[in-house]
Amino acid sequence: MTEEIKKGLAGVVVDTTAVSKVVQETNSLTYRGYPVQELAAKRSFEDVAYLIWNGELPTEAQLAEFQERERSQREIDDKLVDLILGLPKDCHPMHVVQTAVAYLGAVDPEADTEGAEANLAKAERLYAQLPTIVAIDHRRRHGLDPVAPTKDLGYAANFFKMVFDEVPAEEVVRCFDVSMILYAEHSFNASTFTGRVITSTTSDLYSAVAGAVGALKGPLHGGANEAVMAMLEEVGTADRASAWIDEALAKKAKIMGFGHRVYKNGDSRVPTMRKAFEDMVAVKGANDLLDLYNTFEEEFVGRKGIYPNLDYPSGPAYHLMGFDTEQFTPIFVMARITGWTAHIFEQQANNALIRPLSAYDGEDQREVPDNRG
Ligand SMILES: CC(=O)SCCNC(=O)CCNC(=O)[C@H](O)C(C)(C)COP(=O)(O)OP(=O)(O)OC[C@H]1O[C@@H](n2cnc3c(N)ncnc32)[C@H](O)[C@@H]1OP(=O)(O)O
Ligand SMILES: O=C([O-])CC(=O)C(=O)O
Repeated sequence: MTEEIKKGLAGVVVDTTAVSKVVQETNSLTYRGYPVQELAAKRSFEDVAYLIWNGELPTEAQLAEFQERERSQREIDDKLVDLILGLPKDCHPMHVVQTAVAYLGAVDPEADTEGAEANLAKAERLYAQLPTIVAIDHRRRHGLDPVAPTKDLGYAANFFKMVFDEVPAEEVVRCFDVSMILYAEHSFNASTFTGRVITSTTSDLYSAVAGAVGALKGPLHGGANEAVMAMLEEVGTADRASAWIDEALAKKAKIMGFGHRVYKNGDSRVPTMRKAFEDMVAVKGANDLLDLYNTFEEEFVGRKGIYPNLDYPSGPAYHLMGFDTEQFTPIFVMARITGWTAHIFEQQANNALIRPLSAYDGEDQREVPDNRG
């Protein structure tokens, strides 16, 4: 029998979802029906998190209640702080995040409790606590003590405060918030699908999220925002971009931050994130980096006709915000926890075990020899 192999599940429609719609033909993206660019222009990440989980934008009162729940759950327990502080200083921050998520599952007596309400509570707690985890990890890598969360600051401002012990200018906080909105959700991407596969076995939400973190770490997926910055730093200056690209392409290297499985004519989120990056350039006076960014893009698109994805502008934007390069993908986790868990809820509500088939191309059946020889 010859089966048609759909390598990488490319083009395969696996299930339905009401969380977001990625339209290949028009390069557009909506969350629960709202265009992501409009959400980025008019709303905060907190509004968008609420929308992704509840299907509708919050009223003032609903938002206030939601924010209060997030603010009151930011603290993590001392044992988790000690666990993070005890990890090797040079381990990847995504391993720290994954370890912390697994820990939170281990200590939650409700980890295996089923039901929409119990699972939404777990998701909201992860959303509230991931920034604290990422910030403590940043500070320990710099030999600094943790900064406790501040209840009277919004989500984004509090994160900056916990990382840098100060809140930057409003424009910087806003650029960060925009990036969180754009990173929040993207249909059946590899990490979300990983979360859905794990959920399909009726495993718990923490296990699904820990698996999704692992999938996001890879440079072909979320790890690309980190890889973009490393690449731009290696290229160094705009005048070196052309030769660098030629050399990389001659080695058949993938150029980080370009290309996408779904969008073939440009990622719907890039114009908005590019604008946020330009705003950061204006704040920091980093025109050399903008010059390199533009030249590199022009040279690469000119050669290959492959366009930037969201990780191309977000990497250098996070750099200008002052974050360590290795911290970029954990920041992606802080946003994507909303989308992942919304998909986990959908999978739980209408489950079928995800278990595809394979076409065997190994040895024909043979007899086990009597001796080792
Ligand atoms: C938030 C996100 O996760 S967005 C994605 C972030 N990832 C990256 O930026 C990593 C770099 N990009 C890539 O590796 C790819 O574009 C992917 C993995 C994102 C998408 O890959 P696919 O849909 O499988 O596309 P595929 O790999 O089949 O590419 C088609 C062709 O374009 C080429 N191509 C695609 N992206 C790139 C790239 N970034 N650099 C060089 N060539 C590329 C491939 O080599 C392939 O060429 P070929 O037909 O001559 O073999
Ligand atoms: O959709 C994808 O394959 C990757 C992506 O852009 C995302 O997860 O945001």
